[in-house]
Amino acid sequence: MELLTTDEMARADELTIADGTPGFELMRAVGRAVADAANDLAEEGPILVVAGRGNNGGDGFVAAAELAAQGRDVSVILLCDRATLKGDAALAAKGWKGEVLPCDPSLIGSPALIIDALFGAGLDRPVKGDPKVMIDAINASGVPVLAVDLPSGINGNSGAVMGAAILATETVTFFRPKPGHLLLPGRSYCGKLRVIDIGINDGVLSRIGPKTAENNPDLWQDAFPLPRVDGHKFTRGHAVVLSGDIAATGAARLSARAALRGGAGLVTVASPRDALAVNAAALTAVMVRPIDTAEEFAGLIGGKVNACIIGPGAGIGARTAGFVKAGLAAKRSLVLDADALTSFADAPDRLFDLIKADPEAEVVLTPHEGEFSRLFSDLSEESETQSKLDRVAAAAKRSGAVVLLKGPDTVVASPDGRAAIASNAPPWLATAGSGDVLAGLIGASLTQGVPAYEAACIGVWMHGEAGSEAGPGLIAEDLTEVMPAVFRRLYDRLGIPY
Ligand SMILES: NC(=O)C1=CN([C@@H]2O[C@H](COP(=O)(O)OP(=O)(O)OC[C@H]3O[C@@H](n4cnc5c(N)ncnc54)[C@H](OP(=O)(O)O)[C@@H]3O)[C@@H](O)[C@H]2O)[C@@H](O)CC1
Ligand SMILES: Nc1ncnc2c1ncn2[C@@H]1O[C@H](COP(=O)(O)OP(=O)(O)O)[C@@H](O)[C@H]1O
Ligand SMILES: [K+]
Repeated sequence: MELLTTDEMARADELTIADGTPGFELMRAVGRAVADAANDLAEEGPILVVAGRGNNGGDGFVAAAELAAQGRDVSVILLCDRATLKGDAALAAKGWKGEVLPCDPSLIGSPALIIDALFGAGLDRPVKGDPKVMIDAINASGVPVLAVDLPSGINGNSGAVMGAAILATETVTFFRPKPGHLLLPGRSYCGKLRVIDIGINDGVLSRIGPKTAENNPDLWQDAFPLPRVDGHKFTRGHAVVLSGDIAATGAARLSARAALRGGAGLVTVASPRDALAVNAAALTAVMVRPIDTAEEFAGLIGGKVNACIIGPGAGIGARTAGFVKAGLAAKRSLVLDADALTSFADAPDRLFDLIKADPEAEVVLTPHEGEFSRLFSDLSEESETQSKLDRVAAAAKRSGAVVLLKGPDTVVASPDGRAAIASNAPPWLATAGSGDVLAGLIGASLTQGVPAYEAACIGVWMHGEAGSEAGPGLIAEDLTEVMPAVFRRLYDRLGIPY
C-alpha cells in the first residue's frame, strides 16, 4: 500500500474537493469513522473528545456530535477559544450543541475512552505549554485513547515525537497510511492502526505519484521469482558467498544457506584455503571453492554466476575491498553487507564512484545504523533533523545503490526515489547472524534476476515473516529452516498453487 506524506495527503484532499466533494464532506466522513471506532473500543461509558484548533479538532467535533446523537455520554475539551476556530473546524464545532470545556487537565476525569483530536497533519513545531501538559495528563490517566489521524505530537512524515506525544490504543487514519505510522517511534505510539475509506478516489494517486510504500507483497509480487515448470537449477541462478578466514566462517554459511533456501538454484561459498576444511565439513547442498585472492574470485565469478554476497564475516580491510571491486568489475549483482561496507569507511566515495560507473549495476547495501554512519556520517541517526526515510533516500542517491537500513522499521530506498518501509519484523529478529540471513535472502532474488530494489524489499519481507514463523526464542539458524513455511504463506496470500 502506498504511503502518503502529509503534503501528498493534503493534495489528495484538494484533488477530491476539486473533483466536487466538499471538504466538509470529508471531515464528516472522518468524524463518522472515528465515532464507529470509538463505539468498538468503548461499548459503554463516557467519552471525552480533546480537540485542537485545526481540522483535526474539527474531526473531533464531528465525532462528538455523532456519538452524542447515538445517545453516548460525550464531553469536549477544546485547546483554544471556540470563537477562534476557522473554516471546516468552525463549521464542525457549530454542529456540537454541548458544552465546550477549557484546556484543563483536571477536567479529564475517568472516561471510558478519550478521543485525541489535538493535532494531526498540521503539527509543525514541538509541543510545549498547555498542549504538552494535556498530552502528558492523558498519557498518565491510563484511559484508552483513540487517536484521530495521528497520535498528537507524532510527526506524520518522520514518526518523530515532537516534544510529547499521545500513546494511543488505536489510531484511525484516512485513505492511506503516512510514513510516520510505520517509522519508529511513531509506530509504537499508534497502537492498532486502522485505515479508513473516506470517499477519496484511488484515481488521485496517479496524479500525486507517491514514491513511498509499505513493504508487503502488493509492492513486489509482479517481480517475485517463481520456479518455472521447464526450469532447472541454472535458470534459478548461482550465488557466490565470500567466506571469512578460519575464525569467521559461520556468517558466510548462514548467508549461503539463506540464499539456497531463498530460491537460488546453486550456491557456492568462496573460502580461504585455511578455512576450506571447516566450510566443507559444515556444508552439504552448498558448494565450496578455495579462493584466497581477488584474482581467484574474479575467475570464479567470471563463470556462470549471477550474484555475489560479500561482507558477512569477511574481515575489514583491503582484501575485502578487493573482492568488492572484483564483483563490480565482473558486473555481477551484489549484496554488500557488514565488513564489505566497513572496508570502505575511510573513503566511501571510492565505493560509490565504482557503483555509479555502471548505471546498470544491481547493488544492494545492507547496513545497520553503525555501518550506515561509517559510510554516510552526515546522514547518521545523530542528525535529528532528518527522518530515517529521508536519510536512506539520500544515501541511495549518493551511492547509486539500493540502500537498506536495518532495524524494526527497515527502510529500503532506490536511487530513483522509490522507498519502502517494513513493519512486519518482530523484535526477536535482533539476534546474532540474523543480518547474514537477510543478506542471503536478498542474494537469492538477485540471483534469479530480480532487480535490486525489489530483491531487497522481498528479502526484508521474507526475513520478517521468517521471524514471525520461527517465533520468540529464535536463533539465526532457525530463520533459514522456516523458509518453506514462509513460502507457503506467501503462495497462499498470492493465490499461487503449489
Ligand atoms: N487532508 C485530508 O484529507 C483531511 C484532513 N482532515 C483532518 O485535518 C487534519 C489536518 O488539519 P490542519 O491542517 O488544520 O492541522 P491540525 O493537525 O489540526 O493542527 C492544527 C493547528 O495546530 C497548530 N499547531 C501546530 N503545531 C502546534 C504545536 N506544536 N503546538 C500548538 N499548536 C500547533 C497549527 O496552527 P497555528 O497555531 O500555527 O495557527 C495547526 O494548523 C488532518 O490530520 C485530519 O485530521 C480531515 O478533516 C478531512 C480530510
Ligand atoms: N528491534 C528489532 N525489531 C525487528 N527487527 C530487528 C530489530 N533489531 C534488529 N532487527 C533486524 O535484525 C537483523 C540484524 O541484522 P544485523 O545487525 O546485521 O545482525 P548480524 O550482523 O548479527 O547478522 C536486521 O535484519 C534488523 O532489521
Ligand atoms: K490526533
